[in-house]
Amino acid sequence: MRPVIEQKGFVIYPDFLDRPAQERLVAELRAVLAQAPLVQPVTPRGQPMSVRMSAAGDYGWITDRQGYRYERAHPNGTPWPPIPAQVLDVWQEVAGCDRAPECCLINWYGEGARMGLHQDKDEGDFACPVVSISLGDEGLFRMGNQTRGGKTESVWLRSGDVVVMGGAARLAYHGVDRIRFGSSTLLPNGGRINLTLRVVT
Ligand SMILES: O=C(O)CCC(=O)C(=O)O
Ligand SMILES: [Fe+2]
Repeated sequence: MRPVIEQKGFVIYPDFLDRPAQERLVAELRAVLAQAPLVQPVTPRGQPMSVRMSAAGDYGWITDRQGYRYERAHPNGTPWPPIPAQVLDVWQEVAGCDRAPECCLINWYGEGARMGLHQDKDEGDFACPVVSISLGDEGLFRMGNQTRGGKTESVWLRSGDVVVMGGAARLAYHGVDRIRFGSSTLLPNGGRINLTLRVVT
């Protein structure tokens, strides 16, 4: 059994996916992104996000001037591609939840990209955890509390690491302060991919 780290209710499985599994997953994701290309979202206030996004599954999380929400189709009108089987296997192994994920959000972090502290709270049901898979460059993940403020803890997530945000961590603030661009050789042009799996309805 791999070592498991628990911090502030966030459960971290370092090296959950070995290098060949990471490479297979990147190949699957390329096919997903060919059907559902990455977009640079804007916040409801019109601020462009530094992360580029797409999704797989029954629902994709999107943000634009109309607000944060889940949609059944990509902004270009095509339904989201199915969630790759390998990703569903990770959920099965760590989620401890009898429902299947309905959304696999795909976040792509290029050089300088970050994600501010936020809660994942646009879902209709918080009983299942959010499961996150990191690929490529290292990202400095910050874990906070269920309300804004208070002490936070940070951990560098590396390629192949899986994080489970359940229980008290399900609605805890979290974000990515920065990435170490070029720290991994998984993606030939650098960058970090993070997948988050959620039950939406
Ligand atoms: O990139 C990460 O590790 C976290 C992503 C995240 O929090 C989200 O997509 O809601
Ligand atoms: Fe999040």
